[in-house]
Amino acid sequence: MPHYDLVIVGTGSGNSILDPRFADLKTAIVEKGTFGGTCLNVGCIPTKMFVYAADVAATPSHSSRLGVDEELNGVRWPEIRDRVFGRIDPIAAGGAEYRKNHEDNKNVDVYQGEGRFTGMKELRVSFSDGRPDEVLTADRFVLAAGGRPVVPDIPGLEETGYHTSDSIMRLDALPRRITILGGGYIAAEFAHVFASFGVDVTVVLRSGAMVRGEDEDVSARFTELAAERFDLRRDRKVVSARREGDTAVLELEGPQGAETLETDLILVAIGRRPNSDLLDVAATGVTTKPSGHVVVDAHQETVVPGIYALGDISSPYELKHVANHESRVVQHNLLHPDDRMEADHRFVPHAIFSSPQIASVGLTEQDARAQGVSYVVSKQDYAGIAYGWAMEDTTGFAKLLADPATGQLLGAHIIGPQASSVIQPLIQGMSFGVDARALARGQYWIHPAMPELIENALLNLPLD
Ligand SMILES: Cc1cc2nc3c(=O)[nH]c(=O)nc-3n(C[C@H](O)[C@H](O)[C@H](O)COP(=O)(O)OP(=O)(O)OC[C@H]3O[C@@H](n4cnc5c(N)ncnc54)[C@H](O)[C@@H]3O)c2cc1C
Ligand SMILES: NC(=O)c1ccc[n+]([C@@H]2O[C@H](COP(=O)([O-])OP(=O)(O)OC[C@H]3O[C@@H](n4cnc5c(N)ncnc54)[C@H](O)[C@@H]3O)[C@@H](O)[C@H]2O)c1
Repeated sequence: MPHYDLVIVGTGSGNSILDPRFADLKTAIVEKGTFGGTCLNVGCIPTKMFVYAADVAATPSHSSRLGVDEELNGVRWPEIRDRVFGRIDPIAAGGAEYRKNHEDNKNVDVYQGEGRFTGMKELRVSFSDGRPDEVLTADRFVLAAGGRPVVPDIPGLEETGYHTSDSIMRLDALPRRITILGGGYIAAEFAHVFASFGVDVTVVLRSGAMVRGEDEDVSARFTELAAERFDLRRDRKVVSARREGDTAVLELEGPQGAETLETDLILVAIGRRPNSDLLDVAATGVTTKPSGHVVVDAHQETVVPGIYALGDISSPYELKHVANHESRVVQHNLLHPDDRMEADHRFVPHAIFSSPQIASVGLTEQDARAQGVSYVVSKQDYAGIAYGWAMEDTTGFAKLLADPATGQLLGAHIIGPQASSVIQPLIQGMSFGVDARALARGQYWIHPAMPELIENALLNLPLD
């Protein structure tokens, strides 16, 4: 039974922990899937590469408002797909090769198998090629095993067949029609991708709105625009699924009663769950929340001393920049057990790369109301700034919430072009405690650039 100083389970953000500073330790890394994890292989990076191509394919649908008539002559799906994976797959393979064979990693054993705890700090690794299992023990573990898509319990769905974000990007050919179950991040991004490539997109929502986690005004605007582009079936329950030849048939129940929906392909996008159950973290004494997220303290340590967790297995944010931050915290704490640092989750931003884009940080207005905090709101439309005139944007806006007495920003929400970049000065202002007045007037804002949206929104705040 090999014993290690440190074992890491999962090669997403977990893979970035080991560096030359760990050279004196006997270490191992365990990975059951493709090296590099979700973000690199089936998450952030490929989706954004598809979104970029989709943004380009969609320009003819809105260029005529500028007096420019464009036509989309074709979408070569296999080339789009192969451009994405032609770049990503070698990175994953190179990452595995580096850990297995490079001089830098002489002290690292790579186990390409599935880990499952069988006792206190005891991990059994099983291999798909029939090799006998190996049992590893270690003084310290890092749980970085991520999560997986949730699949709803709909009668007939398994037999009908469906995709998740893990498989949808590798399709052989574009379908004529796609139906997406769910209305969150993945639904919003893939609906844009497939609609831009000419696929008829239906989105089935159990509620009345898409991206319901966003500020209420942002969710309402996004839903209104989505309804113009996709067949949005709101307040629907999927009762059953069946296959009729090449067609997948969904029986829905909604406000108008029963309805039948025919489609070519189903994409399930109703959330993800942590892999703590499959890893059986309870067997090593690690506790989880009802959601399945591993419980960690501010140092990212679980209730078992020496076992740390990071990223989607423990973080409710389920975002790569959070997993990366937590990985740096864990790395520091492993290297400096007597001078540990805490993770900073005060102002975690996110973006949804759809069309329009959405970006957000801090409290939504409904959060602020529910928490009973004192706040004022300002809004600035893209249509009211010079760059918005250039783009002829009529639907985007920035919405800010601030403490009326101190001017400290409480939340920022943007829907519109480049929202994911335009929001950065607000994240910075909040993180460094710069109040709205100082942020607006303590620096130049390039004229007539898009961040004038932020400058104006800050100046519009009705502070005391
Ligand atoms: C479609 C999609 C798009 C996304 N887009 C964005 C985005 O634009 N921006 C953003 O910030 N976030 C995005 N995310 C979220 C982001 O991908 C995750 O938050 C991030 O990858 C989590 O990293 P991690 O290291 O915690 O887990 P992962 O990257 O999932 O790594 C976990 C690894 O552990 C392995 N593993 C699991 N169980 C075991 C086991 N028992 N034994 C051995 N190995 C195991 C897995 O195979 C995997 O390789 C997206 C996610 C998806 C699904
Ligand atoms: N741009 C990004 O940062 C990005 C992009 C994609 C994914 N992600 C990450 O991946 C996670 C998963 O994405 P997602 O879109 O699957 O989840 P999500 O939580 O964003 O959205 C899930 C959607 O499914 C609905 N839903 C939940 N259970 C349902 C059920 N039983 N029946 C019908 N609808 C149901 C929810 O109301 C919601 O609309 C996200 O939370 C996010 O953290 C991030």
